[in-house]
Amino acid sequence: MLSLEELAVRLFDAGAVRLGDIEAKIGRRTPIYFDLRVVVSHPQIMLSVAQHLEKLAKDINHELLCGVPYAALPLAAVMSINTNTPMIMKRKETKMYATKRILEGIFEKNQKCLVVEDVVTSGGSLMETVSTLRSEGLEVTHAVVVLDRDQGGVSVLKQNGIEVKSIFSLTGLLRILNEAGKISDETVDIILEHIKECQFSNLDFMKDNLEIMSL
Ligand SMILES: O=c1ccn([C@@H]2O[C@H](COP(=O)(O)O)[C@@H](O)[C@H]2O)c(=O)[nH]1
Repeated sequence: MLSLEELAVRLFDAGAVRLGDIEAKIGRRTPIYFDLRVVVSHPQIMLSVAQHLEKLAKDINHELLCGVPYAALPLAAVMSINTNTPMIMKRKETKMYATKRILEGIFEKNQKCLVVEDVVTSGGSLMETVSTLRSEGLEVTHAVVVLDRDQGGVSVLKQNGIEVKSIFSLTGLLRILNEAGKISDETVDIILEHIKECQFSNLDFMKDNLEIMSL
């Protein structure tokens, strides 16, 4: 398994860290965007990311894994194979024919499901998946993620009964990349300023999409 420092640099070199004035979700702009979808083209990096997530998952009691679609699906699949833990998949939309399912795979009510996610900003995407899993009768109390962007999403998720463990925090990742000479001091300052100004404290902006917010 790569060290955290090696992994950060390998992700940067693979193009997973984009810098500039980038349009993010729902029209927001950001000076840094993480595209962890690129790891599917780099099997060794994907394996190492999955191994770090497995390390975080070790002390969490769970019987199933579920990746937030789509970016976390391959990561959850690698974790599932490595740890021999069954996986379920959430569809973006309910299938309209045959099984009419929102969750694919075999599960039973009250099973403990660990959620896998690539990036947490507001926590909205992760919460949407948690909401579906809970509405199908699964117990969801934890998530493992590659990157916490330090924008408040982890606290919002905690308020909704989800403990998040992450491989990287944005601040920690910036420090590693700065020390490795990949990101300048000036860019680090711009990003940290943006993160301070763009914080989330609740999921009110997406409540209409969430069927179940309670435990
Ligand atoms: O740098 C980023 C930021 C976000 N994403 C994608 O968005 C969601 C996380 O945002 P929330 O506001 O927490 O819903 C996540 O599913 C990422 O896939 C990203 O890829 N890169």
